[in-house]
Amino acid sequence: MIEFRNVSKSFWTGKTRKVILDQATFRVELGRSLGILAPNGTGKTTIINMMAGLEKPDEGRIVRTSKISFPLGVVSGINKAQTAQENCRYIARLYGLDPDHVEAFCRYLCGIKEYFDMPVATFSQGMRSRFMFALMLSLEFDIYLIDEGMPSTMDAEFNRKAGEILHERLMTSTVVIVSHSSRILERYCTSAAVLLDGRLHMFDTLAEAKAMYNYDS
Ligand SMILES: Nc1ncnc2c1ncn2[C@@H]1O[C@H](COP(=O)(O)OP(=O)(O)OP(=O)(O)O)[C@@H](O)[C@H]1O
Repeated sequence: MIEFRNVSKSFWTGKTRKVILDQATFRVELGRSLGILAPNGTGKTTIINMMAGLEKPDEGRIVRTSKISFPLGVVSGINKAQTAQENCRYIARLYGLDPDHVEAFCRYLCGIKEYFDMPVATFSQGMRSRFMFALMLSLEFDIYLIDEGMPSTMDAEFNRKAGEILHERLMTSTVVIVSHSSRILERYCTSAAVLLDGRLHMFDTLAEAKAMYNYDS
């Protein structure tokens, strides 16, 4: 479970205060995947980072009682001078998992061939995001945090394999996806919210959230 209790967050831009959340209180329950719809630039990444513990609220508390992933797309914790193989074995050990299993899983899923044994610094943007997504899926969290859906890659084979595994994970885990578009949420989320002007409006169904989002944005 992730719970936001009266959480406020804003940034000072030098001219104005950009409000991301204003006294927000909500919960992500295990077994209820949540999709948050928000226009671009309104705070999707900031909210996901707060859920992951990478960013602190200005006020309020965030309570986590489950194993929560790092956000998809975040490369922190990865040593770019080391290979994908070295990185995933190191991270497997940090999480108390079998390094052989994690390595085999990532190698199969990300499909970057010989680059898997080369330093991460030599990867293209797409390779890096595929590697991070594969690594995230190999670690088996209770709640997966996904910023803007699947990695933007032209590699249909990767999307098919990763999508199948992600779908399978949803049987036993929970996902939080933030996106400006409802398409990805339709596939994975059982509840939805809309972020507008620092307020998070929670709904039981995606249809209700879409109705508000399409009306206001
Ligand atoms: N450290 C910071 N200092 C000042 N402003 C910031 C900071 N971090 C984020 N912002 C601003 O806060 C707003 C929300 O940023 P955030 O990246 O969370 O939005 P987003 O919805 O994920 O954006 P996008 O859709 O463009 O990826 C943006 O206007 C951004 O410029």
